[in-house]
Amino acid sequence: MWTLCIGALVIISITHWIYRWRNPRCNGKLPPGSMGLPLLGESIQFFAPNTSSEIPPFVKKRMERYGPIFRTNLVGRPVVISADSDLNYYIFQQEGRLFKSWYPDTFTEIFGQQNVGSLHGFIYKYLKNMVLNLFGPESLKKMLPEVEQVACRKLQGWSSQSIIELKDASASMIFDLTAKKLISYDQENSSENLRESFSAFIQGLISFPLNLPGTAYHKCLQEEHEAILKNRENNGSGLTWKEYKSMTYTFQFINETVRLANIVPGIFRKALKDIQYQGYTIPAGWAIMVCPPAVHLNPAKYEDPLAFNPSRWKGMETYGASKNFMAFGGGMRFCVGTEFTKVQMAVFLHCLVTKYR
Ligand code: HEM
Repeated sequence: MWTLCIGALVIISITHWIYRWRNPRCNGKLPPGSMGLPLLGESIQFFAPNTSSEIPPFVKKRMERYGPIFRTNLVGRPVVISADSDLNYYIFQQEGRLFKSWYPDTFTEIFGQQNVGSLHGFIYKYLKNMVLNLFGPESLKKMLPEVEQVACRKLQGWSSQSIIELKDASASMIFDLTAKKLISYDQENSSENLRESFSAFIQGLISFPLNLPGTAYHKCLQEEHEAILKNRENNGSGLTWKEYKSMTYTFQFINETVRLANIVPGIFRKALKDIQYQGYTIPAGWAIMVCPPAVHLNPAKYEDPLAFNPSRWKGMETYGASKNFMAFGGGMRFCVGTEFTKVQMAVFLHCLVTKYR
């Protein structure tokens, strides 16, 4: 009899627990979606590798079924995924009030407990100011000749090779440009492991194949950069900040590359309070994943979104974030490396199109 009672109790508890897993408590209406299997949630589907340069299949399928805001469960955490540009914008604007930057433990394990995305308050401000000092406009102006030197040296090295593995080459160039500044890399004393891990990380991010030569845009770029050389006021050979800032086509090219490359698949936040949005409630404590690729590749926002068409940026060069462009995040946590990234890409293109065919 007792065994029967205990068995029934266990079954009731498990059923209740599964019911609660599928229907989490909420003071309102949760966004639509599925919480997946108990414990696992939908983690397996989410992390399934894919080679598509489209909106990640996990997100695309659910957007079609539930709309741009849906709920799921990843690695045991309830998460709302947003492909809605208005909600994304709201989330960025409400940093520290309704939402706060939060990244899963797996992320913190890779980037360390003290990574800037997981820090708040005084230490966050201190670290952010430190990075801003290193990569703000005044430092970048001084850094310009060094970036040009590295880009030209790398290109020269590659030009003597018959085949270049683009991922290796880019990773090694980014390492040389960034590592010394960012992680005090000292070639003499640091282990090769650091270079290897960094390269592996960068290679994982680079996925978008660009076919520059032969495109209509190649010609525009070439003309823009050759004009810079022709109109050069100073006699020195280095690129100046004024020249860098004058590169209209180059910035369109860079924006389009960053829009399509989508190297940041998700930006994470945690709800600090119950959030009401469009009739849905996001419960306090839930994670929210802003999904930039879902906005950048949305045909309602960008015509023929998979086409590499830099001229779509004509007259609307974005230097910051906008509702439809969030490759570098937005709001208070907007990427402090944005300008540094653009400097690297612009200078690299400058060396490439003025020195090589
Ligand atoms: C193509 C290259 C890059 C992309 C796409 C990118 C993207 C992003 C994004 C989306 C965020 C926002 C994260 C969030 O809101 O949680 C961010 C933040 C950040 N990025 Fe970048 N980034 C790039 C390069 C860099 C570089 C080169 C640096 C270093 C100089 C850098 C430093 C930072 C820092 C320190 C933050 C944190 C800012 C904060 O929390 O206030 N990024 N980045």
